Amino acid sequence: MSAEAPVVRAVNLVKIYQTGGLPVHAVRGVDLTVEAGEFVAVMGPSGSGKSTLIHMIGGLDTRTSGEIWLDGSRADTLSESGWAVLRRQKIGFVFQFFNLVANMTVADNVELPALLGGVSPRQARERREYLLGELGLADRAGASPAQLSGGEQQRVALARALANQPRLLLADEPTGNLDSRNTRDVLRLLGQVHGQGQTIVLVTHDARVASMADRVVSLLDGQIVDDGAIPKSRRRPLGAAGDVVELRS
Ligand SMILES: Nc1ncnc2c1ncn2[C@@H]1O[C@H](COP(=O)(O)OP(=O)(O)OP(=O)(O)O)[C@@H](O)[C@H]1O
Repeated sequence: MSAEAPVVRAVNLVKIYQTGGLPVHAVRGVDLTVEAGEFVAVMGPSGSGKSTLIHMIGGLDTRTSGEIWLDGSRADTLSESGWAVLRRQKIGFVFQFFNLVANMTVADNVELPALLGGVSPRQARERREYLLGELGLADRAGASPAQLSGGEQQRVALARALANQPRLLLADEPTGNLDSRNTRDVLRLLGQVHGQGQTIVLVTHDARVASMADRVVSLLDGQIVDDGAIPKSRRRPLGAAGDVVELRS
């Protein structure tokens, strides 16, 4: 593993689902490289393969063919347990379904990945306090997930994904269920961690969220049809005050 290796390198990645009748070609030969510290937005119409792509990059779905390299090491050939270790060490996920542990408090849900990653209890608590504070959830730390709204659960899931300061954050529509104020909190936090060097790959339908990224990758029918850097002058600051109004327009 070298310091210069990209955080993500997908080579000719293919996913074909075999569900009973006809095969579904969800991802058709994607080549994607994400350098350390980059913030990449993945866009495209519904069914274009965005979720399948990031699930494969995170080892949550198997590839049909192609290669996945994470941080300079081949990952697609790992066993399930190998992927589990890699994820715990290097990857934070935010899904459309939040998968919070129902019988644990919000605080424990957020601290768990950091503790599993070997962080001291004090550091895990400080990180949790920072993340929940930034997301407007400081007063919900003692609640259980069932006592939270969908939007609150979504923000807890983001805090949990960032608890371990993962090398790579993979996020599938992290602002999808949120109102404008909570969207702004999420984007501000993403801006902060991106500023600290966090690598982010984020699926979004919202062009304004995507315009905050360094680069937008557009998928259509399982293929990359556009992959372009956003010039710094056209990039919107993450979580800027104007987003509240504009995200609703
Ligand atoms: N588990 C599965 N079994 C069979 N087909 C699947 C499965 N998951 C996804 N697909 C199909 O693969 C294609 C790509 O789906 P995917 O969820 O990756 O698209 P997406 O771009 O993320 O869509 P959306 O924006 O609606 O979330 C679609 O045709 C979808 O129906």
